Amino acid sequence: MDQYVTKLFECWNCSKQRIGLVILNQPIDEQFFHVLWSKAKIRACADGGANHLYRLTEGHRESFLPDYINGDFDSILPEVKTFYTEKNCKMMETSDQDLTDFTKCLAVMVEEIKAQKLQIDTIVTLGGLGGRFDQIMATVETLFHAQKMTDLPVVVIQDRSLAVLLKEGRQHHLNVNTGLEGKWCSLVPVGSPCLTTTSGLKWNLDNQVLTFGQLVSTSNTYEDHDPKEGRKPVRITTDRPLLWSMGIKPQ
Ligand SMILES: Cc1ncc(C[n+]2csc(CCOP(=O)(O)OP(=O)(O)O)c2C)c(N)n1
Ligand SMILES: O=c1ccn([C@@H]2O[C@H](COP(=O)(O)O)[C@@H](O)[C@H]2O)c(=O)[nH]1
Repeated sequence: MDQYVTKLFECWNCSKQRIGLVILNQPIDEQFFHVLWSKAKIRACADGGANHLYRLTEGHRESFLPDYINGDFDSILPEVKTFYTEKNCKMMETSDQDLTDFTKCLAVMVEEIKAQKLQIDTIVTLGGLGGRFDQIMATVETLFHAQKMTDLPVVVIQDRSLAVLLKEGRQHHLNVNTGLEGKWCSLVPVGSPCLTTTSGLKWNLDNQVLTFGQLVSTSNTYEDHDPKEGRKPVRITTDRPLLWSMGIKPQ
């Protein structure tokens, strides 16, 4: 049974959780950033992601140095590149034009985690769900690559949205009672039709096929609950990778 979204949230306020942090080329939410940075054992920027880190940490940049920056370096600003190079952050030019900088950044991170024998619970990505529509679609595609690269959960966060690709053939058990959940949630069958069963949602599925043009579960929400007892967990089974996304809010 997979419980990864909730592991990230359940341990939000404890220091025990260890993450790998990837920063993409999108505005960074400051509150999420600080919590995630402090939990990170390895930190990376994909190309223009470094511009956002540089801007956000103005005045105390030296306390927020990434372990490496990778990409084709067509977006990182010259002064940003110079700054992080002088601070000895590893600069890895990955010029392959068949994979996105995010996919390449993740591949490097998985290798580094192995090489350094880091104990990591979750890889968390900031960005990837905003800006260019083709990049948002590419983010989802990267999550498919990620499932081949590593068994670690890869969670994408931007603004007030979180996305994660649920693995096929498993029962997923999401504790949605942590206080970080927003109102909405969704199940989108991105790669292929998904035979899906759920509980704990307002609109549940009972061995039904989610597929574009027939049925896709957007604008869903959680089952009504007694406020004293809290929300019941959401349970999901799917026969193919299924994109879970949900609204989130910092505590
Ligand atoms: C069939 C096909 N379509 C499109 C491309 C082009 N392409 C795919 S991924 C990629 C790299 C994108 O890099 P990234 O820095 O993530 O995005 P950018 O901001 O440069 O668009 C490119 C150029 C390709 N290689 N193959
Ligand atoms: O609109 C966008 C642009 C980019 N991203 C993500 O950031 C990385 C790096 O982008 P660069 O433009 O190469 O600096 C890219 O691979 C995307 O994953 C995005 O999410 N939205």
